[in-house]
Amino acid sequence: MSKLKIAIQKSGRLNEDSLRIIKDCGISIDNGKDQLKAAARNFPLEVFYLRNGDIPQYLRDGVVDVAIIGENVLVEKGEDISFVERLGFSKCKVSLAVPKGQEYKGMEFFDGKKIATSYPNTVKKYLTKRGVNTDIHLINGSVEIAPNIGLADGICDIVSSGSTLFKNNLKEVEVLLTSEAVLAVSSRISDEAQAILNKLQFRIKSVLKGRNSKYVLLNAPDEKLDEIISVLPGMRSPTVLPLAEKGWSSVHSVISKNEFWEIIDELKEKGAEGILVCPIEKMVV
Ligand SMILES: Nc1ncnc2c1ncn2[C@@H]1O[C@H](COP(=O)(O)OP(=O)(O)OP(=O)(O)O)[C@@H](O)[C@H]1O
Ligand SMILES: O=P(O)(O)OC[C@H]1O[C@H](OP(=O)(O)OP(=O)(O)O)[C@H](O)[C@@H]1O
Ligand SMILES: [Mg+2]
Repeated sequence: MSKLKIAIQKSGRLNEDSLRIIKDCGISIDNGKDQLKAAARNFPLEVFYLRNGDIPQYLRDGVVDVAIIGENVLVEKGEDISFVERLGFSKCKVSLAVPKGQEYKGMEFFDGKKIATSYPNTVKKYLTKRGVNTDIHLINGSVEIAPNIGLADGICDIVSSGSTLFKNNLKEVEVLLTSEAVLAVSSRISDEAQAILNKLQFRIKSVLKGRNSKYVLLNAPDEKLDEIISVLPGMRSPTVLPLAEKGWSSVHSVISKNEFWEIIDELKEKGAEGILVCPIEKMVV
């Protein structure tokens, strides 16, 4: 029987969340520390543990069918590779930064200047498109230190909380792109592997929808029910069940994480009591 070959980062920021999403899809894999390849026990999936930066080429060559990888790496090294799902973790930006004390009025600042980065293609494409010529200095790590040691005038690197920029006395001046982990697919994927991917994707979608929603249970006096129900979305509509105590009902609904606190505040205002909020493991719609 054929298997879907998936690449995930061997170690680093994407590794844990990638393994978790596979596990949350109900797929068990042996995660031996130094293994480079592992098979799933209950799904036709083979996991390859690889370096992030190598993954685009493996996808291109069809050595793996799919991969969990940062969108930023695809922009840098795999513009020809498409992805089918945004996975909601490892959210970050790729940005240009300069020393805090520098006056920055616009991109022309970088004309004729030196930029240190691990993302040469991304920087070059962004600045050339805007008519700015720069000297790119490629370094693979600790990029933020470059201006302080006189290696470059500015840097381009990943920014998330901004604390690395802050610690190195730099300020973000241009956001080149925003990124998160995605499920990328090889253009050489076989029909059999594609059929398995469809099943995996269906599971991933259910997991992601579950992660983005909360199950809410509350008690409401019957005379307030209509008002309370009007603020609750629910998958189709809220469930209403009578409580043992006369004149009261229990209302169950699903709320998106984004609007969660606003809806909870409104529910309390409208007379809801005993509000319980539970995580949703999977949401199949
Ligand atoms: N500070 C951060 N916050 C959020 N996401 C990040 C952050 N730093 C990196 N990422 C995301 O995680 C991915 C992996 O980063 P990480 O630093 O673990 O690996 P790497 O050094 O780029 O790759 P390799 O696997 O080749 O060592 C990045 O490509 C980016 O998408
Ligand atoms: O805005 P922040 O939250 O500070 O995150 C940004 C930092 O995170 C990443 O480095 P990482 O910790 O992965 O180290 P690395 O350079 O060794 O990959 C990235 O290269 C930045 O330096
Ligand atoms: Mg890193």
